Amino acid sequence: MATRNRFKAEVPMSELSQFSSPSSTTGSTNRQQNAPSSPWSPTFLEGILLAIYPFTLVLGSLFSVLNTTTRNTPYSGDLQSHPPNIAPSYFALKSNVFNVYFVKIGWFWITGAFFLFCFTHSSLGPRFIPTLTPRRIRALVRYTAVTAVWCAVTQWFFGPPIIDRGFRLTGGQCAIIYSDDPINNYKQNQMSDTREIFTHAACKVAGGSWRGGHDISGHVFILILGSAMLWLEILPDVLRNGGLREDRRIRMHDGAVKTAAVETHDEKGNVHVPGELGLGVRVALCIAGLSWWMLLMTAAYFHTWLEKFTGLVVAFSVIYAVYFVPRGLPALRSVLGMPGV
Ligand SMILES: CCCCCCCCCCCCCCCC(=O)SCCNC(=O)CCNC(=O)[C@H](O)C(C)(C)COP(=O)(O)O
Ligand SMILES: Nc1ncnc2c1ncn2[C@@H]1O[C@H](COP(=O)(O)O)[C@@H](OP(=O)(O)O)[C@H]1O
Repeated sequence: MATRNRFKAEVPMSELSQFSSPSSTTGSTNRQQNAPSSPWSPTFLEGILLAIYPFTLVLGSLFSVLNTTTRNTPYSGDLQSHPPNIAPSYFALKSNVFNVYFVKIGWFWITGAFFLFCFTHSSLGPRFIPTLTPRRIRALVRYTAVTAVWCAVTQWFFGPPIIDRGFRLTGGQCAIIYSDDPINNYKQNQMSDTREIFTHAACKVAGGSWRGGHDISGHVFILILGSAMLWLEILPDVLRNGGLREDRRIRMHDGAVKTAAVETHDEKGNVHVPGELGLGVRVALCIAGLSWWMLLMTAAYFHTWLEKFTGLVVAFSVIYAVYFVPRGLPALRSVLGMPGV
């Protein structure tokens, strides 16, 4: 096992085609057919990988309509969930353990998995030694770019995060929910002028409800963004499939469009194919798998179709900007690089 972990195979370019076709074993002819001709398009295999996300949202949303128990359980727009006392499933509770300890601190787990992979997988540098190789630096730059957008969308964007700004811009505001207790109501009025509350978090603290606007699903956004980043970082380094490596198209400085093979093979024409999984990849696969499950649960029990759809669109836009746009823009590629290159 230890031998396998240290092994790094070199496969000549001429032999690579047998590993490379996503849908057949007949080598380079089919590989060319499945490869996109434009640097702006994902490969066939990347397309399939990314299609899992909208498919999951549709699956979960259909479940909520077709499952009799879920369909017949009242849904509260104010809570953005089914009332907890009549929740149709454990996973329909906001207090479920995976929500509280996984999604609510989701970027912590994604970050941990990313760093573990980055510093323990031999394709990026010496294992368990924190030296900064060019591949590690480019991976960290991509992580920083994605993290900056995650932060702007969900945490802080020169004030309220983009999700909360979007909610206010579409007519939403914080509405105080009054109870039967007049003293409590008086205190709530004293505590806050709700028109001055611009974030969802502050609204909850003031005992209010975020009402009226379009609330992009933060859960859908973070679960897709984090797990897609892990997939796109890790798979090109551990799978030999050309659909994730050599079949990717890139535009060169002279405008010519070539396959990523021009950057993945060395001066002898060999491609270094990693021969290990390792702890980092295993942990990342667990995090990405759990993210998929929680995405399905969010789709089944929370939010409207439109709010889930906009969460998907925002997450996909970030993924496209960081992982696909550099293929067509050499200057950006020299900063962000490409996974597996
Ligand atoms: C040589 C060996 C090296 C080994 C390297 C291992 C290194 C591990 C390092 C681990 C460091 C982790 C540092 C993480 C820093 C963080 O990101 S902490 C942030 C945690 N916070 C979150 O994740 C918040 C996530 N939540 C949200 O974005 C939103 O709450 C929401 C879920 C999108 C929606 O919120 P609602 O309130 O439900 O609307
Ligand atoms: N899979 C899931 N499990 C539990 N709660 C979820 C969930 N998906 C969304 N929610 C809850 O639904 C609300 C809206 O989520 P979001 O906008 O982040 O997608 C949040 O409630 P709270 O903010 O009251 O915790 C969130 O915790």
